[in-house]
Amino acid sequence: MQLLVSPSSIEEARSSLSADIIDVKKPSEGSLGANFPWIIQEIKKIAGRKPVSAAIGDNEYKPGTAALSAYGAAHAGADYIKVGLMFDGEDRAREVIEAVTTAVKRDFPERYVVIAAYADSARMGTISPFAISSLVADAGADIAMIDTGIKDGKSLFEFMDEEALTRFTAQNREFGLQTALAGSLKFEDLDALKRIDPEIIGVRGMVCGGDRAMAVRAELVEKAMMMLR
Ligand SMILES: O=C[C@H](O)COP(=O)(O)O
Repeated sequence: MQLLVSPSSIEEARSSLSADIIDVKKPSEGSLGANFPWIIQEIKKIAGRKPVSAAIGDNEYKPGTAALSAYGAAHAGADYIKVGLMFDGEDRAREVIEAVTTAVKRDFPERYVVIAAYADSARMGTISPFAISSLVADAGADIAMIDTGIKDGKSLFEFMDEEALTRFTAQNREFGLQTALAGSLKFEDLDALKRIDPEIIGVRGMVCGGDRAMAVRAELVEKAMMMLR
């Protein structure tokens, strides 16, 4: 299980370097808020051989806008391009997933396209995570992800229990996809996450000392890495 940590700045990225994947994000613009291309470029430089991920926003149903954002993130150097689906409807989700996957894979077939739905989809009226696996696989994207959409301190496990997350992970494997799980995860959740066994877990608040508005702390990233090994 790989640890993805989401810094919001170059300085925070330096504190995240012991993680497996450095995920560039702008938390002030949402759960999967997109940062500036030049920040992705700079973080890519300091990450060295570590893979860099870039969130491209909690997208509305706008396939062209999402595709251009995904294209921009890939050209800025992101190895993983992470796309949130903050709308409902499987046909519309299919269109956005195909658009972003094409935008990335035409020029960069080796890059990973990560499609995220939200654990708290019921309270937001957005697509259920269970509905995305087949769409992600059909489009040729790589990773199906769950995060929380509203960052009010409620964790992934308050919306989906271990059994549901295990089922989601198994469903993705059947489709040949990897799974990423995130959403106000805590150190105490790591044992359950190991049992669920997704390929990636994503954190920010946990390595900021519990408050995602604070800065990423290198010693907490190291602690998380130790606990996962
Ligand atoms: O991709 C992971 C997210 O940034 C998780 O953030 P969070 O742990 O603060 O919910």
